[in-house]
Amino acid sequence: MTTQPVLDATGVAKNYGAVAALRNASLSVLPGEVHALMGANGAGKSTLVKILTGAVRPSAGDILIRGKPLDVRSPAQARRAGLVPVYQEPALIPDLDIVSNLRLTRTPVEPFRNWVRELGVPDLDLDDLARDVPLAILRVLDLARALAVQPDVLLLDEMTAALPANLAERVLDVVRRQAAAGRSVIFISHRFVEISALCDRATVLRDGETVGVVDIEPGVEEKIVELMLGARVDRSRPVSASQVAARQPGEKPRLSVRNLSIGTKLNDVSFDLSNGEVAGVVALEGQGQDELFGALAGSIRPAGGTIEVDGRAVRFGHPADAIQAGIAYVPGDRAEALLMQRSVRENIALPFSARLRNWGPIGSQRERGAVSKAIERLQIDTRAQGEVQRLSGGNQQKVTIARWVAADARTILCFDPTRGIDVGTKQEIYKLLRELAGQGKSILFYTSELEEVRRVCDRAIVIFSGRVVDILPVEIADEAALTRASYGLPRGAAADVGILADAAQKGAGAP
Ligand SMILES: Nc1ncnc2c1ncn2[C@@H]1O[C@H](COP(=O)(O)OP(=O)(O)OP(=O)(O)O)[C@@H](O)[C@H]1O
Repeated sequence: MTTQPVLDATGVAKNYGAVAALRNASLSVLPGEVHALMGANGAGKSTLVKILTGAVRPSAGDILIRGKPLDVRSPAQARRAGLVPVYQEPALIPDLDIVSNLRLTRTPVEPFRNWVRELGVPDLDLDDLARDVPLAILRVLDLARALAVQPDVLLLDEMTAALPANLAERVLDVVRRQAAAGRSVIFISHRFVEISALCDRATVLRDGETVGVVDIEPGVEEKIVELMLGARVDRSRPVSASQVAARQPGEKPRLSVRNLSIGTKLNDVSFDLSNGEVAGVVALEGQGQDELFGALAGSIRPAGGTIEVDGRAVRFGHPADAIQAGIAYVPGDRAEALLMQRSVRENIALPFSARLRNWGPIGSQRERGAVSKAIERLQIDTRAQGEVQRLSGGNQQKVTIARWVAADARTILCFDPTRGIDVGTKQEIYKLLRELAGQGKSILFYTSELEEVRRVCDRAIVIFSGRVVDILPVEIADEAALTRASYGLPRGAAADVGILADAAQKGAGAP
């Protein structure tokens, strides 16, 4: 006897004017299954999730829930049918406190609180405004809110993308337990390690169409990449990090940070960043990395310490000061970085306009050329380029990176730049960062995906509890070493205590 799918969608299509976000998508999910939904940026994954959960009306298609047709007209209706999403962007209303946000969606408070604790956030204050909560924690709150109503099918759209290793692990554990209890989870992620550790099957979308359904077993990754990228296969050549060219005698570091302190968040942080270097910053959630990047980008004023650029002390009172010193910032939260109602081109050209005020006009032909080159280089899907808010999440992320590539900044601060980027484009971004370093630019690169350190960086600066606890050369910066260091353990220490050993092993990619 075959088991009846809990959800069975066929022939789903969605047009936005001339843009076909989905053309012919199907998805069938069994009870107790963790089912991956995969596809390159812009393939239509988020659109399908929004249709299944009543946020977007499809142009065509049939949806069966436990064998019965359902015309999903609203989020409330989807919820009654047992389908509950966590969307790619935080869903809490920023100007409301958390408890009011819960009331709005009639979420039971106690189960929510229990899930928040379970997910690794022990000290949440429900009276905090959502806007004051860091992005990673907001994602956890969105998940807790969904779990609190006990969904039959939980739809997670890049739930782990903004999460550091410790929180991501908790999410994976919770998903496993949902499945063990007979509930189903649809799991969107660009991280193969998670897919192979968690999922039973994967449905692959390409250009709005389901192009395959595969069982997750060893070696299936290649097949999935082929299905995802189709003719676009730019075989994922690993990019190996090269060492920084030796500093010329007398050459000052591009950026020199000494004894930087910010309240209780950052303490006595010192490091140099050379010309032509990519330095990785590795940290678990909330260890001071946000504050470090904020200070270097001119949005947070440090309480103590110094920052030097090319040997000259600087004090940034405003992000424009950092930009003027040649420091560009790619924030992890793209909503913060982008003018959502403006076009792709305007968003990429933004730093040029900022320069206009300071240094006089810039030839618009040069500007147009630089913008076009950045669009091409980052393979930005420009079908909906009139307004950035209509791009898929991954393509929005690419716009933030393209902006600083086009502006030709000498130092780039990247905060989790590959969040939500598909495997093919990730390779392109790694190559690009190495090329920029080859041209003498310096890059500070925070990543929540530890394997990226080996692919891109020359060194890893590990921060724990607001302090730099280790600086590892790339040769020894494997995932286990980075995980150990980011828990504050000394180099070479045997990670033999319960969760740490476990975390280190999982960080190394073991299931
Ligand atoms: N409101 C809209 N108006 C116009 N086009 C849209 C709109 N929303 C989505 N699209 C387009 O639909 C396509 C699919 O987008 P979708 O967000 O579903 O992709 P995705 O697979 O989730 O991508 P990613 O991995 O980048 O999140 C994209 O080309 C996008 O530009």
